[in-house]
Amino acid sequence: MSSVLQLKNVRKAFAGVPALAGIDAALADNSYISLLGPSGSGKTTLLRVIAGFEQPDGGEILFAGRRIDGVPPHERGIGFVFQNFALFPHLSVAQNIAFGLENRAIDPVTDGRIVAARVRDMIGLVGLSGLEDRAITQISGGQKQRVALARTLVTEPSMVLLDEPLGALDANLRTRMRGELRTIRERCGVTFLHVTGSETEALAMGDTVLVLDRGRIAQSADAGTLYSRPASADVARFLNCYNIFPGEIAGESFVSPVGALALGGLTQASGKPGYAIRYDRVSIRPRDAAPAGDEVRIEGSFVASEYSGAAVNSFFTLDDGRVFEVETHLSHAAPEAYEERGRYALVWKREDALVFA
Ligand SMILES: Nc1ncnc2c1ncn2[C@@H]1O[C@H](COP(=O)(O)OP(=O)(O)OP(=O)(O)O)[C@@H](O)[C@H]1O
Repeated sequence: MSSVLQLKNVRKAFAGVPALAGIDAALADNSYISLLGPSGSGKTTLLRVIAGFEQPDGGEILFAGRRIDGVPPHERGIGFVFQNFALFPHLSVAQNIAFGLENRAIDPVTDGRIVAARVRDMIGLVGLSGLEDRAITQISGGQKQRVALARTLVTEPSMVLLDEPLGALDANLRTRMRGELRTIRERCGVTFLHVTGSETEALAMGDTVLVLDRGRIAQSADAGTLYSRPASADVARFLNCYNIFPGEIAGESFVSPVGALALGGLTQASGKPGYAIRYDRVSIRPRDAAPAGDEVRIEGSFVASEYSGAAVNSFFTLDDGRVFEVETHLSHAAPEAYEERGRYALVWKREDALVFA
């Protein structure tokens, strides 16, 4: 697959503090890419550098094979959708969308009939038919999001940057708009680079997920690979579905604050030792149940359970005070009631753990 955007060792510091510490990435043409990272990891800075609102200190940015660092934002052919939508409140839905086309830097469209036809098509594409003449103040948050997207897409960019595009919407609408955004993107064949701090959003939406950590790409992978094979303990932590232990490998065990955990699965080099076990790989058993030979067992005190749809998440405190989480899918087992502060065995297969060295 060819790439629409290439970043080569892109760097940016603010007052000597690096926000982007050498970014290398190639973004595939016609794809949905999520950019995930904790607060302060450099997501917005990277988007602003790609858009041209911020100049990098070094490195190269190639868009459709052409160097664009130094090219003004409006001449890059890259669209930007802001979290707060940035719509014109005094213009109607159709006028907001037309604005983008009539005022684009390259090849603005001045023929009213062509503008009207393109706006009509775009309104259909984003599902706003019937609302053309509404004022921006008279539409919902989700509809504003669609207008913002349509206003960008009508200019026919080869790529659209979206900074937390669902951040201003409530939880239900957020989930619904995920599917909408993917469908709209597929229909127009443009690459979307979507910044989010939500691991569920990043995994649900991206064909590829780029994980940013302290100004560096920590991993670039499809959602399935990222979920089952995070490249480091830090990436596993951002995914919010792994229990992580610090410590180090000694012989056949990983020595952690809760004891020696027998090794048996994959050990990956990552530069920083860690031991990770996914929430849904752990079984909760009575304290006196003996583990099988290929299992790892620790003990914890039950704190609480939380239902989330078809799964139950149970929380335990371990002997060093850390919280340990277990996810049980209700399709696998009937929900069990655990005794508050009761001691339980928490057991998993050795080979299910990811060990980082
Ligand atoms: N204009 C600026 N001046 C000084 N420091 C900045 C500026 N913009 C960003 N930074 C710093 O650069 C780092 C990366 O910031 P950035 O906004 O890119 O992170 P982010 O991943 O988008 O975070 P969030 O999810 O909280 O929006 C942070 O340490 C931030 O404080």
